[in-house]
Amino acid sequence: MRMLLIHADYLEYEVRDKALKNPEPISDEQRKGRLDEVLAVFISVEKVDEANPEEVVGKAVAEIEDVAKQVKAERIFVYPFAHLSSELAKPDVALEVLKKIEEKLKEKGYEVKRAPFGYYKAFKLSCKGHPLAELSRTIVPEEGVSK
Ligand SMILES: NCC(=O)N[C@H]1[C@@H](O)[C@H](n2cnc3c(N)ncnc32)O[C@@H]1CO
Repeated sequence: MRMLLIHADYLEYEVRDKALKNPEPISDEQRKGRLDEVLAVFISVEKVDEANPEEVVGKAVAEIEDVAKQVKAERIFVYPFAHLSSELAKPDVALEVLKKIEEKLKEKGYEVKRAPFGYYKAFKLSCKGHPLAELSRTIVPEEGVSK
């Protein structure tokens, strides 16, 4: 899994066209979204993650929470983003991983939004520009590490 984490004044998106034949079903309300004072997490779920999705969910949540605490962010935007890797996981696995990350972050008390999966989306992002405002993380399940 590849993550790009941006501490931002805001992130807002608007759904445009389908990017998959069967994108995630969404309500009219989900066609637009915005969070202010947010840690935006752009995530590419990778093929290697299919070996142990539960493990990568746990590791991703730990990494996201670590950064959120460092930048003092209480809101998190989970954003599916298929452009951080050339070895993408299958959509059904990726969606489940992203939903679990959202769920676990909510359980930890964060205000969380997740952008819809399987669509092209217009988005606006205002990066804060401080030294920890732009970070990336790579996560693999143990089995994914070359021996
Ligand atoms: N910017 C627009 C976009 O990325 N759209 C992507 C994601 O929303 C989602 N998607 C599909 N596979 C994955 C994956 N492995 N990881 C994350 N998202 C995925 O499906 C769209 C087409 O790839």
